[in-house]
Amino acid sequence: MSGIWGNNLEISIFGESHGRAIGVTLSGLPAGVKIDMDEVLVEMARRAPGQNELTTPRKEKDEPDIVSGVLDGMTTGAPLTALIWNTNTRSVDYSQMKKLMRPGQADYPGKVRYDGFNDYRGSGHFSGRITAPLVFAGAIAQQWLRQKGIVIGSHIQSIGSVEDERFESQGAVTAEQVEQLKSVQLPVFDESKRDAMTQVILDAKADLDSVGGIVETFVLGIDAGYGNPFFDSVESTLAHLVFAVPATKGIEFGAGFDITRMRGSEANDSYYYDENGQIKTRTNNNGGILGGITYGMPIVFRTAIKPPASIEKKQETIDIEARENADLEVFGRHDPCIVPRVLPVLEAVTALGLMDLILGRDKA
Ligand SMILES: Cc1cc2nc3c(=O)[nH]c(=O)nc-3n(C[C@H](O)[C@H](O)[C@H](O)COP(=O)(O)O)c2cc1C
Ligand SMILES: C=C(O[C@@H]1CC(C(=O)O)=C[C@@H](OP(=O)(O)O)[C@H]1O)C(=O)O
Repeated sequence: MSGIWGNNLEISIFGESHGRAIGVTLSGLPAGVKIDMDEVLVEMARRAPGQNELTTPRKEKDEPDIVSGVLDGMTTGAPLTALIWNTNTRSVDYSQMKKLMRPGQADYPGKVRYDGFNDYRGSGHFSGRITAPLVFAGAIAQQWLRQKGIVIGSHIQSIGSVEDERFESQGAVTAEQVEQLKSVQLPVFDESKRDAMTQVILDAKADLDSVGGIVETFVLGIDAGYGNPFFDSVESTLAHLVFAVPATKGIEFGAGFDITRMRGSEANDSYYYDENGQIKTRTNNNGGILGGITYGMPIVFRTAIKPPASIEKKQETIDIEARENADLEVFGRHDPCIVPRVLPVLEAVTALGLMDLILGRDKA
């Protein structure tokens, strides 16, 4: 498995959902970064399981235990390692998963890839739980970025067919609005959509089913000139990390696939000087990135998140031990929708990707 990523900031994640602990080691963090643990814990709580009826009932505190790299609240410059203990595993839920392959889950390909030795309990290293260490690491990266005036936010673009307004239609979104969005479980620009989104999740759950959606992530305050083309363009870097997040099925930047229906005259983002002499563009169809490099407008992208695979509704599958067809109902503690818990994960990987690019700017 490849649990290591990064050119300038190296992130190494480890652990399994039902093992003793999961965690992360960050190497290449500059020394002297002040860590606000209260803020870290807020980010962890946004992602944590066991929040309410919209999430898996598995309850975990998700308090990172920092075992190296921090002294008196400041990074020392040595590798920073944090452990997150698994305290509420129920592996019996997975006893049939050794032979009954869940459709839509990693069971079958994981078994083939790791010659049957993969830890299938709680989906092992494939579990969405492995995003907890990413959120910890991303919270530190976000604190570093904020000192440079860079703020990352997100909202739910859609759940099922219920749509929020787009970032693009909001005018200037402020850092205060981002804080407000981070403070609620279903952050939307059009508050009237929250109840309908909640209902879509509850209806799917009542039907023993699950539902997906789209998250829109944006980066405010990023200057022009970041990104290391050819292969470490901003889009390649963010897409690489976003696709590492379990359940991601697509990503589009700016106007995304809709740009194909525009003519050049509409798609091009016209430049102008604002009243402070800053270079801006009238539209942001390119999502803040041209040639793989930022141009000083917000980075904007949307991520498609699939419905979780583990549902109680009866499905067809195979019994790989008996080598025969079988039916499957997945009982256990699962998210009826991943979207509400994935927002902080997408913000975290965005922060890690940008920090890596910014640290590497002068080297590349
Ligand atoms: C925060 C989070 C929570 C998740 N919760 C569940 C869950 O409860 N049940 C489930 O079947 N999949 C869940 N997933 C998705 C699976 O982990 C994922 O679908 C699986 O590992 C296969 O990966 P893939 O969908 O990217 O191909 C979750 C993912 C994330 C990021
Ligand atoms: C524990 C978390 O979410 C888990 C993600 C997950 C999956 O298949 O991805 C399946 C469930 O695992 P379990 O059956 O062990 O309860 C979720 O609860 C977490 O995100 O921290």
